[in-house]
Amino acid sequence: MAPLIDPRGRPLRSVLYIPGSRERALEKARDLPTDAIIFDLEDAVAAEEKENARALLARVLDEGGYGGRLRIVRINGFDTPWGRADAAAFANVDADAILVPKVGSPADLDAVAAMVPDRPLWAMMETPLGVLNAAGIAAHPRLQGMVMGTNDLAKELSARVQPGRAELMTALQHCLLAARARGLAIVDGVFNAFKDEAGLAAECEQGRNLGFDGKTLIHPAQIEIANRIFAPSEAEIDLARRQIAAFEAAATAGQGVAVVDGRIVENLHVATAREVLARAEAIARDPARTDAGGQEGRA
Ligand SMILES: CC(C)(COP(=O)(O)OP(=O)(O)OC[C@H]1O[C@@H](n2cnc3c(N)ncnc32)[C@H](O)[C@@H]1OP(=O)(O)O)[C@@H](O)C(=O)NCCC(=O)NCCSC(=O)C[C@H](O)C(=O)O
Ligand SMILES: [Mg+2]
Repeated sequence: MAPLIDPRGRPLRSVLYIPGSRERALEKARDLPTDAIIFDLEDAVAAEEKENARALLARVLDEGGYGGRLRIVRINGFDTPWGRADAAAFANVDADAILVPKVGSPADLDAVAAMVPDRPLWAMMETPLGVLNAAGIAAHPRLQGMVMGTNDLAKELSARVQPGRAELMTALQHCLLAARARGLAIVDGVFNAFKDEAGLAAECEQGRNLGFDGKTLIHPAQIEIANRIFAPSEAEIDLARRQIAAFEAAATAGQGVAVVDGRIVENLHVATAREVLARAEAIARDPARTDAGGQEGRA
């Protein structure tokens, strides 16, 4: 079954990367309507800034103020000079998950899991080996979600990605299959041209149609578009309510199938309709404003 809301019942429509070295952006994010944040120590942080960013991010997370947004820390890889120190530094910091970059196999997750015993892990799916091993990675007992890394993937494939992303479709769908087979969350890659609203909207529509829970973003101006497109529309909510009502009426009359708008409604459609309503309710709880328990105010 597709998560579409994270294991704590929160939506994942918008997942904003923030460079761990940018204090102003880290502060600003406390008031942005993003569903989740990736606090980045990897590619968004220059080598000479890595250690400062690690210390800054630990302090900022300790201060809190991110409400019910899912807080994910992307550490550096263990094949870099910073990865193990990142894992050690964030093993006990108040974050919701650790995101491991360039995961090639479950062994990469084992190495991080051994150093970070109490946090769920997420995996960046962004290398050819990682995509080929997606089923094994998704089966890792500590894994909660996947993030498509479409920039690195395009680089590794030597792909020239065009609008419509046909060049990446095999990888995107392979990872989606792996994530859904294990009931994991999975979010789409970034759209680099952050001033191109129409281009972002088209890619969000495509990602939503494919089945992603949301989109990773690089700039605050992208949040509203992702939030809108990955949320159930009024028409979808209305249809879901009518499907549930029609199916329940049919069941009361001893029938297993109802008809709504000229289409059959069976129990599997009702399950999807209930997910649509659950997602709408999770969005209405507003993770940017409330903590994971639904209480208002800064967490
Ligand atoms: C792309 C940017 C470098 C643009 O930054 P900037 O020039 O500062 O933009 P603006 O002046 O328009 O910013 C306006 C205000 O918004 C704040 N801001 C900007 N970006 C963010 C952000 N990501 N989160 C929070 N706040 C942000 C600015 O501070 C301004 O605020 P104010 O001072 O109040 O006016 C920049 O957006 C940026 O660095 N983005 C993130 C880039 C990043 O994280 N890249 C790595 C992830 S992508 C990736 O690696 C995916 C994967 O691995 C793959 O392989 O695909
Ligand atoms: Mg990457």
